[in-house]
Amino acid sequence: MPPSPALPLWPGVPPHDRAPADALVSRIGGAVLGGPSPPALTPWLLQPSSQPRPLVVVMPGGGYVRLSTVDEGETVCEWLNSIGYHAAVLVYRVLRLHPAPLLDARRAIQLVRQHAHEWGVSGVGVIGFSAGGHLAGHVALSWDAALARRLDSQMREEGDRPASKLARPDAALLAYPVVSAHNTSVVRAGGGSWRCSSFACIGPKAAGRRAKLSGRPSERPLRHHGSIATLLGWGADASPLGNESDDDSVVPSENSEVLVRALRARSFPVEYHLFQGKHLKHGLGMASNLAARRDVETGRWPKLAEGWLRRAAHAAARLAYWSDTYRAEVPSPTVLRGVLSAEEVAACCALASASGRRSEPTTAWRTPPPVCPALADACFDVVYTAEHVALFLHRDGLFADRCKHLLAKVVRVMREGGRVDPATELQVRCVELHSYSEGGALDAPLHRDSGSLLTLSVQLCEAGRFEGGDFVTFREGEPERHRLERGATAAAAPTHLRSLRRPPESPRPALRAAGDGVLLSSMELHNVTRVTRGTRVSLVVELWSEPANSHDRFE
Ligand SMILES: O=C(O)CCC(=O)C(=O)O
Ligand SMILES: [Fe+2]
Repeated sequence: MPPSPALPLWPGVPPHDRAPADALVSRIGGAVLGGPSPPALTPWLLQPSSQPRPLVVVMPGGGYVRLSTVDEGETVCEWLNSIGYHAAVLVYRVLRLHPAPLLDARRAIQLVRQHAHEWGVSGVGVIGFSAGGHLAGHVALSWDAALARRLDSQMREEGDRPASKLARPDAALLAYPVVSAHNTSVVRAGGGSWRCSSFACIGPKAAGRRAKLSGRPSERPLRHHGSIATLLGWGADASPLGNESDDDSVVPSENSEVLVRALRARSFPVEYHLFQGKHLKHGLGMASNLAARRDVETGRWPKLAEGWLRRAAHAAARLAYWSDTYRAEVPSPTVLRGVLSAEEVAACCALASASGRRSEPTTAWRTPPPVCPALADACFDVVYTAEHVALFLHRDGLFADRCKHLLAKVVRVMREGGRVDPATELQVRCVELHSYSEGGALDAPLHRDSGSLLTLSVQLCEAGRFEGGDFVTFREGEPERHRLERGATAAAAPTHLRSLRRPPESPRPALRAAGDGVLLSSMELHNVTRVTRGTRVSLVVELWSEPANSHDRFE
């Protein structure tokens, strides 16, 4: 689609619009390039379709003195449209001191999120080239920079709607990015015998992860906290870029390598490709010039990027609902062994029996359907189907009252497993006991625990009490069964995390009691497969950022 009219980013004068001193401008060559254009976003939207799609904000390069808006802007949008994504070119401020461009990038993402419904946008990615790669990395890794937050909150007070939107992208693709602002060669004019081009893709779980700034940014030189490398915790004097004085290179691929090493060291999901070929040069863009196209190796990058974007978009869709208040790494669904001891399992079951509840018409159904004879003895508040019922143990503070220590332990385990930032307040939304008799299942393709942040499902059944009834999550659309070993003994099962996705290290001994759990982001789609024999009982705990709940799950 041809582009829509450009949207100005700011209602009036942009914040932090300070230009560098003339001496610096002439040194970096800006004087001959004229003043910067006002910051704006030009959307390239696909025809509205029934399915919302991700939008990728394109950040052209140009050494922060100019913008390569055709080769690293419009052409990229055309390509993104051709592979099924909305796109938008960002004109960010150049010849302006940090953090002006960063604020522009944040604002662009907020504007996209503000128009998400109208434009049919499901998530926001960024792709940046060279200096634009620096900016894309910066906005992905420093989204909660104190300054930006302060500006957002000021603007929110003034009733500015975009400022209330999340400013971090869901994923970032950096093409031959500048990583260190220490590197003075980044502002030198290019040319020479450039032979490499590098690409780093930061996955949706990394984008937005809180970057660690060491020391107060205000006390540091501008170029220091303008470095992505610094955001990842390097000190000013320990710039990891080695050979920066190579006259032939504009942005050495070492920039990407350094970034990728740092991201990997911190377990960020990241993919990296380094291309080498005789037609490669800095500013490759879509590799659409003839010489580059003849270079088979180079021409592969858009295909690789397409595959990565598809994977990132899928993962981002699952995270799209995550609240800004949850500042933690979202865990993959993870099996926690022996969350509850045999005694604790028994305590939960005893509390459930003592509660003696039966479904009340105010819950899921006005008139609850009949319950199958196999569940005749079960206590419940909700009847989902004749073979699946649930009891609210959190109701009226029952569980918090009677099982105080147990609840505190479960919350601690969930926070640790979910790597929740200690400053983030989370409360218990529900503690539910679910019973599934033969034929019972949670079979709802779009089921997720909307509104909650972390969900834990602990198995309360002893070995051999049932078959089927696996807890299932989905990876790239494929169901993944979490085979909880039916009953780890309390003694044999250390409370350590073990991701299901790793192959089992060794066969486990025969186990007797119960208490293994699956911890997941509540926005992760999940189901329970049909129980084929016996009764499955689980304890489901959800944490959210609202006050602790002592009512129904459905109010
Ligand atoms: O029974 C379970 O393990 C899961 C139940 C569940 O996902 C829910 O009630 O939202
Ligand atoms: Fe659920």
